[in-house]
Amino acid sequence: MSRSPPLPDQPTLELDPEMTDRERLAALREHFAEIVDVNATLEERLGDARERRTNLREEVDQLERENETLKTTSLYVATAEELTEDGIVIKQHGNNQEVLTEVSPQLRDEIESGDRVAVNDSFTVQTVLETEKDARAQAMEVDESPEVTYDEIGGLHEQTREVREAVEEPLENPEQFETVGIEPPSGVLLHGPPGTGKTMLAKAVANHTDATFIKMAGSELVQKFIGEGAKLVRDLFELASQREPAIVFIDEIDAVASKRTDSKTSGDAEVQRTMMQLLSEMDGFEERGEIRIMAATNRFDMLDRAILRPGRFDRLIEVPNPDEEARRKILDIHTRDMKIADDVDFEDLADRTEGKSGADIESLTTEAGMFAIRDGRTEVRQDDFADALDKLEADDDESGIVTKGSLPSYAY
Ligand SMILES: Nc1ncnc2c1ncn2[C@@H]1O[C@H](COP(=O)(O)OP(=O)(O)OP(=O)(O)O)[C@@H](O)[C@H]1O
Repeated sequence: MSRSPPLPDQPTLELDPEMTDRERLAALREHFAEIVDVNATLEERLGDARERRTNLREEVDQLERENETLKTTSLYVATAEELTEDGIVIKQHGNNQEVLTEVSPQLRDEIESGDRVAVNDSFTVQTVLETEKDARAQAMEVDESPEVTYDEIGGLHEQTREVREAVEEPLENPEQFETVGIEPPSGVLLHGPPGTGKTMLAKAVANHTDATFIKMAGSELVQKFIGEGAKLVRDLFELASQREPAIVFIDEIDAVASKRTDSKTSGDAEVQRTMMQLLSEMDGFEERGEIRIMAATNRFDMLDRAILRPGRFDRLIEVPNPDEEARRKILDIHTRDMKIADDVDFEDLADRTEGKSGADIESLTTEAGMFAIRDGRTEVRQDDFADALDKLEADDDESGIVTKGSLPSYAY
């Protein structure tokens, strides 16, 4: 910054007592002119200083904004591989790039090799993350032998047949596909309204084939750190290959595989990366042996069609709300262990629960039991079911749930 020139000297006035009046007047006029000059120079300088202050203020504002942006920019997740005298060797999740990087002395004391860390664009370690086991445990549910059996599923006969054919057969009789010379379906996508038995179907097939059931919720895959979702997908498939035969079940797959939106936020980019990882795991699937992949969604209309291509989720099975006969069966299944009074008319209840899901019917039976308990009884009567039905309807109205044919066919 250039230095400002020195301020002009203050004009001085010297009046000689010998001066005539005319000379005095001339000297005063000259002095006045000098003062006006100095004043003009000072005002000009003040104007410059004010302008400089405004510019500096703008510069400060701009720097503050940049600082804020830097603070909120997404960080990348990496594993600290080795602590050396020159810094820390980290391996970035997502691209597996190894980098020797810096870390502040305070953070360095906290890091042990193997820890997960978050790094910025220049790979400087910003923070140490919680242990990976927690993130994995939170996101994945592993069940060595789920207890659900096919006969606990009401209705869904055609869907059960299709799932068995697409998932069970390739696990149990892979040679029959080889003999015929066809590839079994890569992935099975169950789509339909919430609570219709999609998860049950996947669990039942895992039970029947003695496969480990590994469930991951799509919403858990959408992590806040860059590279984390993709890493969880890799972990999911790695875990499955350690536990084969295994059924990988990705619930709410729409969370990671929605149609591309126009917004370009870093969150969207991260979801895209996670989906790409999922697609690449599925594309390299032939070598995987005894792992079958299933997914579920209640937003089929939102799915990115890329995940439905051959070799990916290429078997689509719709799981709708139960029809009357299925509702009757679901009522039977969920009242098996209850003491039911003679006056209970299941035909009537099946008729009155049109538009309800299997999960709704399960709640209905539990609620009816609660009404009986409140009344000091152990036997459940028709009135209890009627009260439970009223309560469910009221709850639905409160939560704004729309039932029975009032939604467009693609949205559940
Ligand atoms: N067809 C059915 N037969 C028997 N019970 C059912 C049926 N459908 C749902 N249920 C009951 O509802 C519960 C929830 O079902 P499930 O989790 O399989 O639904 P979902 O379709 O996977 O739901 P979401 O889309 O919300 O994940 C089940 O544990 C079961 O008790």
